[in-house]
Amino acid sequence: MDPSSASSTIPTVTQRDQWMVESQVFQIFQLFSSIPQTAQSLMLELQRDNHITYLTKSLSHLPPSFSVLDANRPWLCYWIIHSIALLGESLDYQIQHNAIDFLNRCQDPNGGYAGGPGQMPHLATTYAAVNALITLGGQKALASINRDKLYGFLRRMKQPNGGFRMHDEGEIDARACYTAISVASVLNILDDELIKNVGDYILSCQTYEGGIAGEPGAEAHGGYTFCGLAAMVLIGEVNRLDLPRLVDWVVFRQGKECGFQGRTNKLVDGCYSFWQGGAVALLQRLYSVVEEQLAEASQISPKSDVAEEEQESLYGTSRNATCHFTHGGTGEPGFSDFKNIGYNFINEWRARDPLFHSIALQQYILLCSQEQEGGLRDKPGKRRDHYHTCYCLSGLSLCQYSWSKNPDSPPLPKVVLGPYSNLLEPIHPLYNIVLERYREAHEFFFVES
Ligand SMILES: CC(C)=CCC/C(C)=C/CC/C(C)=C/COP(=O)(O)OP(=O)(O)O
Ligand SMILES: [Zn+2]
Repeated sequence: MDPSSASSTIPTVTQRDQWMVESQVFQIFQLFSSIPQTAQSLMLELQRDNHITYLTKSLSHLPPSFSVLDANRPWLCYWIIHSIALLGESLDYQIQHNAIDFLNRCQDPNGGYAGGPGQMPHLATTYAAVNALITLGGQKALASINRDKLYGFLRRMKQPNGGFRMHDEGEIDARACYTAISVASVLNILDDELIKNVGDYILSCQTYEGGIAGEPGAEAHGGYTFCGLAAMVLIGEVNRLDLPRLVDWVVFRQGKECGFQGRTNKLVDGCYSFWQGGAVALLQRLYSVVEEQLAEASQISPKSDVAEEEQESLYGTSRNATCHFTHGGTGEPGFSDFKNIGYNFINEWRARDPLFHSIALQQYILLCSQEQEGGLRDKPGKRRDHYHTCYCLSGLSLCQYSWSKNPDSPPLPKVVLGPYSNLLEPIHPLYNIVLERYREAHEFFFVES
């Protein structure tokens, strides 16, 4: 699926499709369990060098302007540059220079980034370009982002119902809310005007299943669930969602193939290692709010040992619907500083045990999604691509750090499947940016400017 074009099709998965995928995956697992341990270690090895070769080759040959991928080039930049950063590799100076220059040519004179030079600015490619530039890092890349104009573009996309349009006259959905709020948050241009009624819009997308849909009345989907949940965290209104129901929906999307599916009755796919895995990673850190909601529902006092005040400052409180941290509900200015939510979220790491099977997911990614020659894919039988490489690696990183209580302490070897050399760089789960690059950008946009 392509995140820049977003209509949800009616599920067409048959029992036969499901059996085919299951049997392919189980054959791989069976082969794996029948071979000696040394051969198993080889099968579980992350083919780091081959992934780097696949990715760097593609970056130096971005599709020319007539290509069908024309409107996707900032995405390609992000998927590739982020994957390389996850793998702990740095880019050649000339390639970095070319990428900054290309993204700058995609920047619209009135703000935002388009899919290619001279095209119409779009929220999805704006998110991709901003994340790519932050990942490239350094003064030249960060200073190339025209934040004043970008703010104007975000305001132009803002809708009275609280949502955002993807582009002028474009669709309004949960993806647009996330991409707008994510870039505003990371660039320190988030304000009450942008936040206004976003929470109401996203709340109206949470479905009876518990997951979040692209728009009100549609089907819950992993991609939109990540977007809706992350946006709600970033605006300080996550407590307004029905979190226990959300946890319930997302954890049941991890199937017997060990990977995640995007929605009920659909096939497992490596990219949901991030979209669903990311949502579970966020929920893991929000668990005290989940417990609070559960306790409220059953009138039992919460089990959480986290100080109540600390919780309120980050996530609001679920005890009243228009709590002091809820923007848009009361119209009162928030007491808490929503601008620092992204930063505090990562620093106040108090992880519970993961809410999903992180070793099983690593097994799916390494054995079923990984191509030995480099690149990662949706599932066995599919071809590698940059989108799946990016989101499989992002999901793998989330798994590896899912047991860590502290973002700066390396994971124990037993939670990293395969050799310890498989370890990737940690990411900021709200933005999907490598943590170290996020920190540099935070310093640049919050401290220095
Ligand atoms: C930041 C950003 C732009 C996020 C995008 C989020 C995202 C992945 C949304 C999903 C969109 C969608 C309609 C998928 C269904 O595809 P499908 O029917 O091909 O796949 P499925 O069978 O797995 O549901
Ligand atoms: Zn996919």
